[in-house]
Amino acid sequence: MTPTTPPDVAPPDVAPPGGTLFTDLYQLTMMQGYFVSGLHTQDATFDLSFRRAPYRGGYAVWAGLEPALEYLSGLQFRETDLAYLGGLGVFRPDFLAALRDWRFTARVTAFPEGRAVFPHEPLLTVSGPLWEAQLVETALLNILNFQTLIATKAARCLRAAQAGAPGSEIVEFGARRAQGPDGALGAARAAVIGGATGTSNVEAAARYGLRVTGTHAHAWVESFPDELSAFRAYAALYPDATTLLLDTFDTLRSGLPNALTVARELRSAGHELRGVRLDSGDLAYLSARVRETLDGAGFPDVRIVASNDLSEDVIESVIRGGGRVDVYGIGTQLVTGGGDGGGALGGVYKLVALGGQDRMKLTGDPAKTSVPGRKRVWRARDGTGRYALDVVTGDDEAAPRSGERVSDPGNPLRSRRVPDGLTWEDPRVVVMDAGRRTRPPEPLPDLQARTQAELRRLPDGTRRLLNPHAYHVSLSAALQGRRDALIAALRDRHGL
Ligand SMILES: Nc1ncnc2c1ncn2[C@@H]1O[C@H](COP(=O)(O)OP(=O)(O)OP(=O)(O)O)[C@@H](O)[C@H]1O
Ligand SMILES: O=P(O)(O)OC[C@H]1O[C@H](OP(=O)(O)OP(=O)(O)O)[C@H](O)[C@@H]1O
Ligand SMILES: O=C(O)c1cccnc1
Repeated sequence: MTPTTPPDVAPPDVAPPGGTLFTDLYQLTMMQGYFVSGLHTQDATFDLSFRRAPYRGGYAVWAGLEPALEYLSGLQFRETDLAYLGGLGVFRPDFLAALRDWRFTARVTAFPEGRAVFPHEPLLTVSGPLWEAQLVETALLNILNFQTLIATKAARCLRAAQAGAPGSEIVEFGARRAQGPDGALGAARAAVIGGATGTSNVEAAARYGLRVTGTHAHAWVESFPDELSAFRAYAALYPDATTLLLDTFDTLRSGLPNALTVARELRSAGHELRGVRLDSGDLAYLSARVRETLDGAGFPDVRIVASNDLSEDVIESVIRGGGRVDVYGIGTQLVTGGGDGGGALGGVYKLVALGGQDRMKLTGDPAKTSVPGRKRVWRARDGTGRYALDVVTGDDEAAPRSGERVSDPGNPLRSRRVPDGLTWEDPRVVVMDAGRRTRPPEPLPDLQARTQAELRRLPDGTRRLLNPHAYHVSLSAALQGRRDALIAALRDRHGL
């Protein structure tokens, strides 16, 4: 085989990920087409939504808005970007010249980060010149799909953990297993929004102001002549912050007795062992035995950390099996959004209005038929403060009235009446106007607190991990009417 040599050209000076080139080629070829045909400045509206909650769950935790706004702010084509695009031989000089002055000037309306969101509702809406709103599809979906997937996973793991003991915590340990450095950073941020109380990823913690946390690895123990000297050396260095990993040789026969020796030595020197970590075997059985032994020896405050391929399902099983874990360190499954119904969130970004007229995509699959028009979301709480249903309406409609008929967006044949006694809010806010942010970034602890408050407002059945009750998102009668009319008109026009 002839070895291929790389072409003798310097790699293009592309902007760091997240600039105008972080898009699919077809966005740019369409932009050029809009420009050539004079459509580019038409007022367009695109809605971002998903059709199924991740992990076969009943809800998602909306995350990634702040990085999405950071991406949109100041977005522009640099000279090097234009030179690269020019070199592709696809783009006309007048289009490239127009890109030089291109700026993102649209309006963005969205749910605040940390709110509970559901299938079929517009989570984020971009309204502005068609070519602007088109370009940003790829990056917006990339950021919001991923962070929402991970924040939801964290919320599910925390729910499983706290079903055992309300004070239990989850922490994010996944940098080594994430989809690249960028995936690790975004996942750490999203995990904290979803409920993780810390991350082992130092760069993520420094960037986002997260609590950084950790124990030690097997390598530490293996680097000493024996386990007890390794434990003693760590405790001597970090007398008030030591968590000892018990399973390098044998959790119950070696790790635990050695940790107890060190705990006693620390106490006699005026310190307390902070914790122990279990990283293999049956975590239910081992954590119960370790708790019993620590309590019996007078160390009820030493915390038990568990790790090893954890997920919400394993956590549930550990608790069902009588486990006594205080902190769950979760890696792979959390940062990759792993598990049944995970892997990726299938959020989509659809054109719903152009030049003041409704637009939609027709398809044979009713679940994939988009909902046209500029919209509003109305969210109702019942008398107990729990969320009862969301209704998507036209953007000029008032809150639904009790008794009004609303329909299922995935199946218009199914409809229901709005119950009595609900209070309504319009949860979305304008987060960007004329391409400028309307408010400062929200601190991550606030987003984490918002998520927990949101989850408390979900009906119990919706929050359930397995086979949850589907939360009702409906379309108002007026919006359904507009959709039906447009479907009829499109069928007529296309002879369908
Ligand atoms: N009580 C439990 N219920 C359900 N799953 C558990 C429980 N305890 C541990 N697990 C899971 O079972 C698996 C343990 O696997 P296994 O015993 O093969 O590995 P291990 O003993 O940890 O060895 P190693 O990680 O070193 O390969 C892990 O995925 C862990 O999360
Ligand atoms: O949720 P997880 O993906 O398991 O991430 C956390 C794991 O990462 C570390 O060990 P590592 O997996 O690198 O090695 P080990 O399996 O030999 O402990 C740690 O000891 C945990 O077990
Ligand atoms: O600090 C830890 O215990 C840790 C960090 C990353 C991965 N596994 C464990």
